[in-house]
Amino acid sequence: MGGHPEGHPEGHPEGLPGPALPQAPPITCDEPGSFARSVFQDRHPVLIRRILDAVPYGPERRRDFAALLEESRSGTVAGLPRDAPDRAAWEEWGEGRFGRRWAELPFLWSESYFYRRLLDPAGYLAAGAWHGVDLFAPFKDAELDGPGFAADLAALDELPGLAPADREHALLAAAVWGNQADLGFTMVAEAAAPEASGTLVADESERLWSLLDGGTVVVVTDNSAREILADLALVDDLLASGRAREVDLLVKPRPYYVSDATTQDVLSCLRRMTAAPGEAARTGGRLLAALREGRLTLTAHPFACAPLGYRDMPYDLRERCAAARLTVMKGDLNYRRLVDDRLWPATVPFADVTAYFPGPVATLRTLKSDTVAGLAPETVARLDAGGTAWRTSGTHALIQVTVPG
Ligand SMILES: O=P(O)(O)OC[C@H]1O[C@](O)(CO)[C@@H](O)[C@@H]1O
Repeated sequence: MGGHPEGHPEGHPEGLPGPALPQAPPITCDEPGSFARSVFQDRHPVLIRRILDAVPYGPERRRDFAALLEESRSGTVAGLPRDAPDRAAWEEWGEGRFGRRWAELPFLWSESYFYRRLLDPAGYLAAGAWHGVDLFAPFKDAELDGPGFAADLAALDELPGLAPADREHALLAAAVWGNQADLGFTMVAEAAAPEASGTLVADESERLWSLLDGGTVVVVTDNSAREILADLALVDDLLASGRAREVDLLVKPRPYYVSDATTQDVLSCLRRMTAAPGEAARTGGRLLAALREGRLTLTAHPFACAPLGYRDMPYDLRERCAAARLTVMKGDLNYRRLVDDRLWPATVPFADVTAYFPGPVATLRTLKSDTVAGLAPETVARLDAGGTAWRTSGTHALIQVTVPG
């Protein structure tokens, strides 16, 4: 597994191809009033309270959740339990970071490690009664049972009546805006449930479609329930139309960032689809057939839950993305990983920041954190003048594409 010491403000890890990165500081939680700080100080207490309300963990586990919260808000970073199955990987990914203040570390690293650490009080990895019990399942289930998911299933009935270009447009828009359905994001009331669709601050969808000419497509998924439903509907159309010969769906190997999709979550969604009437059932049936025939595959790679950017992808993933016609990155966290979660000037060319990527890559993201690249100067000026939290509120989205030279 790749890893690197304290970021790489410029240049790239030795031996990797691609031009040097321009300078930009990594985002940390040290800045008072920053979004990153509010995630640890405001969102995480709400998240842990909700977990403890939803799951009947005993007193010792509840104390351990509280201790983790305290440590991560004001303490220094402790290591993993001696017998943790992923201890060796984290020792490499976290080299030089244990024992330091959480707030001074790169936000991407500290937030990812926080989600890893949550698995310990939950007993998810250790042998015992709670082994393998998804601590976020109550939230994911509530979304699957909610009116929004039912409406999305019913909306699939509109698709067969649309002309192919309109259907593609509708499916791509659903996959972009489906990323608003992020349960971690809705942990604070003011960020909850932004309107169904807002503004695209960058739209390279024509370039994206031009790349889809029948090869293998890798889809790096984000959230379960409503977002994965939209993603699966898009994947079905890519396979059915011949725009993709094969699709490899990368999912998380374990519960992560509240609602991130695991294999189990994909299967739950497919089950809901096939149990529904109309087009939802037909789409679900085609996807199940594609899984059985190997045209659709699921991959749960450990690097999916690594605290590092995609610049540090291990060799096997790098090869997979290099061989694909297109890699589609879903959501905010994948975007942060793609651009290394730095405070770029928003107008820095997206192609420069992502030139290291081993093959064509597209990103479909609603903006829910500070980092962003590749925006036109007039767009940034207009957004900044608007006085809204456009970078973090989830009301704006983008579709960006890089084809490395
Ligand atoms: O589900 P998404 O789109 O990856 O969003 C997750 C985002 O939510 C946050 O965890 C904040 O709550 C961000 O730090 C993170 O990038």
